[in-house]
Order: sequence, then C-alpha cells, then structure tokens
Amino acid sequence: MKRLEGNIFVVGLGLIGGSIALAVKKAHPDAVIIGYDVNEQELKLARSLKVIDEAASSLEQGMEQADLIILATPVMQTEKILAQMPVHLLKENVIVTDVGSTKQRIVHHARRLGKQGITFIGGHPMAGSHKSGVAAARAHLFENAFYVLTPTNGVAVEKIERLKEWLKGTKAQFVVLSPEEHDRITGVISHFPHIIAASLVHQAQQYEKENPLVSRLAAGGFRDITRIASSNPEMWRDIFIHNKHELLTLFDRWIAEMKKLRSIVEEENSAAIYHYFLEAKQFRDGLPARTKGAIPSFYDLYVDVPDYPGVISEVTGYLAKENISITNIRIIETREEIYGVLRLSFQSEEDRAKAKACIQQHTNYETYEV
Ligand SMILES: NC(=O)c1ccc[n+]([C@@H]2O[C@H](COP(=O)([O-])OP(=O)(O)OC[C@H]3O[C@@H](n4cnc5c(N)ncnc54)[C@H](O)[C@@H]3O)[C@@H](O)[C@H]2O)c1
Ligand SMILES: O=C(O)C(=O)C[C@]1(C(=O)O)C=C[C@@H](O)C=C1
Repeated sequence: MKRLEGNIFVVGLGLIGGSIALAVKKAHPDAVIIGYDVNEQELKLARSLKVIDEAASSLEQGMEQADLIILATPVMQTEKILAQMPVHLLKENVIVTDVGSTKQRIVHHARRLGKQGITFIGGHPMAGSHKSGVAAARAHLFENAFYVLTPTNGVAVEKIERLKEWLKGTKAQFVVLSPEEHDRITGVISHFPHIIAASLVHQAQQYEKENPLVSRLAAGGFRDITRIASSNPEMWRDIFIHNKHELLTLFDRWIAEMKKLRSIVEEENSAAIYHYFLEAKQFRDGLPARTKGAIPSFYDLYVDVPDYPGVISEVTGYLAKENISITNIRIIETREEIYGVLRLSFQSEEDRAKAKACIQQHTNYETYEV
C-alpha cells in the first residue's frame, strides 16, 4: 500500500472533517494532519482525541503549509472561505477539496482558484449521520459509501488520482459527476427528504398541543422516518439555500403528488391506494442494499434487543464462540421503554447468515436485514 507523506489541512473539525482526518491518517500514518475550527473547543477536542496532530492558529497558517486542503465546514462557510482563500500563500502543487453536500455553488466559487493555477476538486462523501461535532467522528464512517467527486474540465487526471490516493482510507467508492447532476440527485434522495422529516415533526408538535400523548405514542415508524430531523440545523439551512432551484422544483412536484394522493384517499379508491403503496414498496425493496449505494450498504444484520445492561456483550459473546467476526457494531436506535436496535456489520453474506442462525439459536431476539 502506497503511503503518502505531506501536510493535510482540515478546515472544520466536525463529524465529517474529523472522520476524513482519521481515515487519511489511517492510510497515511506519516502524513501530518493540521486542523482549524472557528470553535476553539472543537479544535481542542480534536487535538485531545488525536483526530489531528496539530492545531493551526489561523486559516492562513494552515493553508500555507498544506499539500492537501480539505474544507469541511457548512456549505455557506465553504463558499466564503473559497472566496477569501489567500492563493498567493498556497503551495504550487496543493490540491484543494471540500466535502459539502452541494456542489454547483461551491465549484462556481472555486473557479477563482483554477484561474490562478490551483487545483480544486469538489467532493462529497455520501454518508453521514444526524450527529455533529468531532466527538462523533469515526474513521470508518464512509466505508462502502459513494464518494462523489466533481472535477471541472481543466483538472488533470493525475490530480484526481492523487486525491483518491489521499482519501483511500475512507474505503469509499469514488464516482465522478458533474456538479449539476450531483445537486439534482442529492436534491431527491437527500435534501428534500430532510424537509419532509422536519415537517412531519412540526405536524406532530402542533398536534401535541391538543394532546400531550402524541410524543409518548410516537413509535418506531415515526422515529425511523424522522431520525434525520435531529441533524444540525445550520448545515441543512445552508444546503437548502445552495440547492434552492432544485428544491423548489421538488416542492412543486411533491405538492402535486400530495394533491393526487389526497383525492384518491378522499374517494376511497382502494385499488389506487394499494398500488401506490405496492409500487413504493417494490422500488424501496429493490434499492441496492448489498451493492454500494447512496444508502451506505454493508452486510448488516439488525437485532431488536431488550434495553438492559450487558445485552450487547451477550450477543457478541455468542458470535465470538462461533468465531464469527463483526466489522462494526452500533446501537442505531433506542426506542425508549421498548427495545434497542443493534446493527451488526459483517464482511460477507456468509458471515451474516451464520450470525443470524447463531442469534436465533441462542436468543429469541428478532433479527432482520434491511
Ligand atoms: N453530516 C452529514 O451527514 C454530512 C455528510 C456528508 C457531507 N456533509 C457536509 O460536510 C460539511 C460539514 O458537516 P458536519 O456534519 O461535519 O458538520 P459539523 O457541525 O459536525 O462540523 C462543522 C464544523 O465546521 C466548523 N466551522 C463552521 N464555520 C467555520 C469556519 N468558517 N471556519 C472553520 N470552521 C468552521 C464548526 O465549528 C464545526 O466544528 C457540511 O458542508 C455538510 O454539508 C455532511
Ligand atoms: O444518515 C444521515 O443522517 C444523513 O443525513 C446522511 C446524508 C444523507 O442524506 O444521506 C446527509 C447529508 C449528506 O450530504 C450525506 C449523507
């Protein structure tokens, strides 16, 4: 495995910046990871968690020594940083990239770098979480996920390959898209779903004023579909402003769709209602669960476990006895007062099948694949 050496400057040490820093360090232990964040607490925490090797005292100080600059701030901040970047201070061969969830406006603002001979390659690792901050950063966050790159025409192929080499510790699958294609696709499968999740929560909040039982009765379905409403509001505000045009079209299409649905329910058109759900189920079930996709895929097994201390070691203990190795383990949802959902990831389909059989043999916990 080729190990690169050099200075990596990560601006914005939150969930994504921190995770990328850890992944780069894992693949290139001789690289020096320098970090900067406007929030001094996060910067200190990043240093003490060893997410970065050094803290820069300013953007300029970090940028002038960097061989790779990764901008991992909310997208409106990224736009500002690009506009103010001190190009004259940068190393000639530096590569500048970002991780923002939108691409057209960022790539547009980066044109000034290209004009002055600096390579900019837009990037977006298509995995994340509703959590934010460096404490949530994990080196494996992007494993198996797509990592979109949006290089513009003038960018040399060697520079793109070099960036992929730097980022190979993410174990993501790189895909090149135009910024327009990127924003169109993410509008449908990432951005618009966020407003739906947030609006469902607002609707429940309104109903709760009439009956406080609403939030107590909000069960698995509501929690599953609204998980992402717990995400960082600053990040999502910026995404909505950046991808406004795409989102306005999606609003119009969604409103038309809701009107259509409302009328079939009003008419009690049972065939139409049934087919609507059926088509949705077929498309959802057909999403590439095992191949790599926008929904990050692994050989995952979900286990509904009772909420008591020791339950995780109980389950992992059964698997250990049968020598079944787990690549990742996570409690993805605690459904208060009922049970938790344990997500176990495996290296292969075979391991997952063995694990399923093992858990079924030793426990009565429900197991399922999504
Ligand atoms: N969270 C996700 O699921 C996800 C996934 C892929 C990409 N992204 C993108 O990654 C970027 C970062 O998101 P995150 O989830 O890591 O957010 P985060 O809130 O965890 O981290 C962002 C960090 O940037 C810092 N910051 C803000 N303005 C700054 C500035 N001007 N200079 C230096 N630091 C600054 C903040 O203090 C914070 O520590 C966003 O552009 C987002 O669109 C997020
Ligand atoms: O899993 C989540 O919590 C996410 O919201 C991750 C998610 C997504 O919409 O899929 C969010 C924004 C990113 O730009 C990429 C990934």
